[in-house]
Amino acid sequence: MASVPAGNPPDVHRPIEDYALIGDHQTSALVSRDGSIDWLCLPRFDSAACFAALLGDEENGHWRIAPKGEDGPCTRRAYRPRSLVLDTVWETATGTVRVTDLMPQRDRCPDVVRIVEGLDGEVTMRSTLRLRFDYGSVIPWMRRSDGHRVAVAGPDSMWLRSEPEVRTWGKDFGTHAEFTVGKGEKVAFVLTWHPSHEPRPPQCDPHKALADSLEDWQAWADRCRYKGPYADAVLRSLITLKALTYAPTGGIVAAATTSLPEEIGGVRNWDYRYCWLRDSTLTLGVLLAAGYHEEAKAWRDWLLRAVAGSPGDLQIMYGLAGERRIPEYELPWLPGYADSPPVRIGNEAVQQLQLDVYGEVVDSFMLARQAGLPPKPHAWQVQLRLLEFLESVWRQPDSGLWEVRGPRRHFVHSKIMVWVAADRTVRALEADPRLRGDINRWRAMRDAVHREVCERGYDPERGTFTQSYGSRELDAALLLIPRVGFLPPHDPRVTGTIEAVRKELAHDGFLRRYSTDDETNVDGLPGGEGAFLACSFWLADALHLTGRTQEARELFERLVGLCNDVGLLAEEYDPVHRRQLGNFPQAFSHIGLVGAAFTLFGTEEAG
Ligand SMILES: OC[C@H]1O[C@H](O[C@H]2O[C@H](CO)[C@@H](O)[C@H](O)[C@H]2O)[C@H](O)[C@@H](O)[C@@H]1O
Repeated sequence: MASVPAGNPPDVHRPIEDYALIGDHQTSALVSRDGSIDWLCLPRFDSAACFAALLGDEENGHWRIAPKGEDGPCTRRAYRPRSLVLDTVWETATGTVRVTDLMPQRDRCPDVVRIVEGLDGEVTMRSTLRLRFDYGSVIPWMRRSDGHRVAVAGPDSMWLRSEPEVRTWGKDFGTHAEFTVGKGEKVAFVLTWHPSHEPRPPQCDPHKALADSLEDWQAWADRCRYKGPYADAVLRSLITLKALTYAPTGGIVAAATTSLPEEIGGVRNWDYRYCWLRDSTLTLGVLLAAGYHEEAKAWRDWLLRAVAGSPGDLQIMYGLAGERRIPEYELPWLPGYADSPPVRIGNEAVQQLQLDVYGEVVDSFMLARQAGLPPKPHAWQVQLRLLEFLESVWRQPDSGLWEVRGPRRHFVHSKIMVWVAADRTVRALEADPRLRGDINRWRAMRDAVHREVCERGYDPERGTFTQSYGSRELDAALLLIPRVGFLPPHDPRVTGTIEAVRKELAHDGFLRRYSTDDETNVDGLPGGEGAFLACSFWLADALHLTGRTQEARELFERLVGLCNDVGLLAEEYDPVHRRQLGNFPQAFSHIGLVGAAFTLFGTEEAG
């Protein structure tokens, strides 16, 4: 099996699963088990990073607070219940200390708050801050102002503020501090970004910020409607999806990072800090299922703004505010996570034709209507324009949902999602006589697509749908056939496909999305990748829908077991080295977890 990573990965970076996420609904940071913030982009998710050690080393920017002399990981860590506030605890020879990390809800400027508290005995702590703007490449000038530290370089400025008794000093292009905390004593740091041409940012009260943040998150978590088994894992996934949402516009990023590799040492490293229509519509589905209508409405409105214009100009992804240009380029000065270059910014897939996206968007309009979101008068007009465009292009090959960089093909999943777009339009017209549209036209399109897929996308000899017309390759996305209603779950063509996909793409029970073997090279990329977590959740889903409930539950449990200690999942998993791979945390994986939980347990135990 060529595509599962082989050999020993170089052990130069902290494992991806060593990180926890904090964020302020506009950007986020990754905090390692040893107390170091190694990734932070400011002021937005897709801005340049000021801490990029994740993709290089400490000289590319990081901020570590930990007991002096302790180089290793903490003793334990956890999020405060139902929140995105992280506690990291060290038990040392002299005492126990906790560092609480958060990014408060943004007022004017983004802040990172770190509160150190002595829990027992006395512990001497060390803070080492290395600010490097523009993805780890620019060392700012540092100066003192009223006892605080100010960093400036080009458009960026940062203020480091702490209690007056904490002495900071500069050395080797870093800002250092050392202090001792006894039981019950607290020392707080606040790092604030602001545009360098603007006046100094307001000072945030770290202790109030902590209390407010806990209250906000817990109030949000209380609205969760899921009450079934694995409720903690489901809630953590929903919190993560909320944290990946850019509050000012409602856009949802696919992940918090760029270029975490899908194979250690490989080149499958992509920038996920943008809004994919596919990933976001699927997020909308699980948010609605869990009762989060406000977020779903914000995203639906974002979508309607983003897609405005000619339907032929619809993109498969946009920037956080709906920006259309996301040029892809590499950062040669960063060696990449565990020496996996290149580090890429932007994403060339923005220019691809991916037919499935139309189906996902139209399906999300239906979900929104069914959930009773206040209707947007022009949403139906947008839907009809999209359908008209799709009618003119659906017979063309495309790049598929996996965004292959090889030649376009007639991907079966793409055509199935074209069927979804036509089907949902027919169903809307049937259900609501106030909607205007040519129902016969969309019925004819729906039936034509169905016929063609069943004729050209199904291999009767092997009893399975195939990845593309006439191909022998399979694709885990075919598992979605019963979920979207293209065929009923017990149709032999569906059960045959599930079996075939499982046989060919399973590794250690988890699923690869397709084969990356050299002979086929469908995606046009060298090397392989790990098991794709969203697809593995789809397998649990498909097993359940076809009546194999026990197997579905066992697989779901194993998948939940892959979450790191704070409940987070990357895009992929390497079953050989038992580690997470790819961008982190990834919405797709968490959508898979929540979606499968609703499918497996929603009707019986969920509230
Ligand atoms: O495999 C090549 C492609 O990989 C990335 O796409 C993947 O991530 C997207 C965001 O989560 C997801 O929507 C897509 O289905 C995945 O295949 C990458 O972003 C692409 O540029 C790349 O061609």
